[in-house]
Amino acid sequence: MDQCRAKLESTSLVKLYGEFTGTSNRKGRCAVILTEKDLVVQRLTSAPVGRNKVVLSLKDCVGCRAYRGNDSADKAAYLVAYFYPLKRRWMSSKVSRQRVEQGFRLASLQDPQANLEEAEKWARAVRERSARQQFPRNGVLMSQMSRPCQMMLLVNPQSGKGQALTLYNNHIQRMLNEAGIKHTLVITERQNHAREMVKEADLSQWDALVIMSGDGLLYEVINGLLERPDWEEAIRTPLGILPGGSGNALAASIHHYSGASPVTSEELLVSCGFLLCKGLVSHMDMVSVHLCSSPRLFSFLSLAWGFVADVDIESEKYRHFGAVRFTIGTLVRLASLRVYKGRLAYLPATRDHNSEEALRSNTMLCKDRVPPVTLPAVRDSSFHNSCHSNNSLKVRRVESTPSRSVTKALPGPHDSLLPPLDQPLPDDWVVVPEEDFVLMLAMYQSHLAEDLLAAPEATPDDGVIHLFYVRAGISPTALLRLFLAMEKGAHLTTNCQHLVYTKVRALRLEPYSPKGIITVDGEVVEYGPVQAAVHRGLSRLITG
Ligand SMILES: Nc1ncnc2c1ncn2[C@@H]1O[C@H](COP(=O)(O)OP(=O)(O)OP(=O)(O)O)[C@@H](O)[C@H]1O
Repeated sequence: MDQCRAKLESTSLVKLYGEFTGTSNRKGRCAVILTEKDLVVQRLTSAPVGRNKVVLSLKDCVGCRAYRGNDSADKAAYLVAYFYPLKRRWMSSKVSRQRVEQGFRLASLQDPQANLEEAEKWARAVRERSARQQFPRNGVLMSQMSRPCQMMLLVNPQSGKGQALTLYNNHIQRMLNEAGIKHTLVITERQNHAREMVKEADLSQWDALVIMSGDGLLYEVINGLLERPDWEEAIRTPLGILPGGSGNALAASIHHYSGASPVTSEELLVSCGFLLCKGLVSHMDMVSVHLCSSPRLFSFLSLAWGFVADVDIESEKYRHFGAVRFTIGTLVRLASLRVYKGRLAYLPATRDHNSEEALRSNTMLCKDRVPPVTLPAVRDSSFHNSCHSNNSLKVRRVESTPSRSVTKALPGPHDSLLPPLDQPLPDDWVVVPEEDFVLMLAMYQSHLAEDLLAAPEATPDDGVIHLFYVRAGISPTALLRLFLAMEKGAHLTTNCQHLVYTKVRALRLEPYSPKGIITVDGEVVEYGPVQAAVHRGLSRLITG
């Protein structure tokens, strides 16, 4: 055993060393070492070392605590650490986060208080080191929520298959307790309940607002925040999302940004719960949406018209099937594929625009209550990346007056890119030559649903709208092939001549037919002319 200790301590990486017993088996002793990055547990037996050694990465640790047992005659103190490492599922090549609890009994001293102090020293050291394990995203540093923190957790009990509260009880409550995160549970009672609540709330009480539902509840919360007179401060409150709906697009996007391989359902929930506990905060783009007669809206996910919007809304009736509702809806709509007529125009994203926006966002950060975040460098060499090779030759430009402001008097940020909806577009906009479409989809996060990686290049704060449209003439089989490829984000490499993809900063759509469906973040909005513009990094998102 001394040999083992000497071997373990020989490395300068060791921060703490102790010999404890397990919590259930008091005879089984183990050597425990804490390094800057790992907790190493070595069972002290005569068996070969490899088989008795567990190395747990502190990156996977959400919390650690020390406590005294219930038995007052017991002089020992206890130490327990909670990990959610990525593990391969049994008989599967897929990996997902799975809970591992490591508990130890410390009883080397006669004085119970001294044992507790020793256990607390360990718990603090584990927590501090696990908090130091940052996850850089594409070389970007994110800020971390300070502890202790207080979250408002809004749960929509009707979301998805109506299981959100059960999922909260089975997973999230325990995870947040393990991470030492205090939260107040708010169960939403009706539509717009969350919107009204955040509009009136004293936000100084909350370090984060977390939504456990589909994307619709977050849409309400964001719009509630941006309707406040203090919207500029309010929208900087970090927002979190836990998947409780059937689409869960933002939750799937957050999981994707963390670099982990795709998961769905409860595995996605555990992953998002883990990322929430780690509490890394990055910026998230917001898109302002102007409709004919409704007030301006804010969107964090998507704007859809045509096939995608129809499937989203028509598949509501299959809600009890969960995420499969979109597959059923897609097949039903494919059987009666429609053409949607309208005029689409956009302001292309350019490298210059992006750099300008990055500068503006960085300046804005100086006022933040979270520490500064470095925005990503512009990575793309070309922002106009059409899948249809002739597209750039066919675009025509509109002759018009220069851009005029549209929203100075409204709460929320000023829309400098958009003229009033009934006014002509500025001449740096591009009008799409086609007027017959099967779908138009504007995305600002990577996922359209748990299993649809619609915009593989998207990041939460890239400052661009990823615009897709499919021209009329595509066969139902080819469209189905596109959606199947989208499950892996491979639709852009299918060489489909009807699909066009381009990065834009603003867009305008004028549907010609008198009736139809337009969705914003999966919610139906007023049908008719619509225009939208991106506001880079306006909000804060707890991500990974
Ligand atoms: N208790 C409630 N009863 C009915 N509706 C509610 C309740 N709480 C919230 N809502 C409303 O339900 C709507 C749908 O919520 P959300 O999109 O979050 O879940 P979902 O529709 O189940 O998700 P998905 O679109 O992924 O299926 C929101 O507009 C929200 O305002």
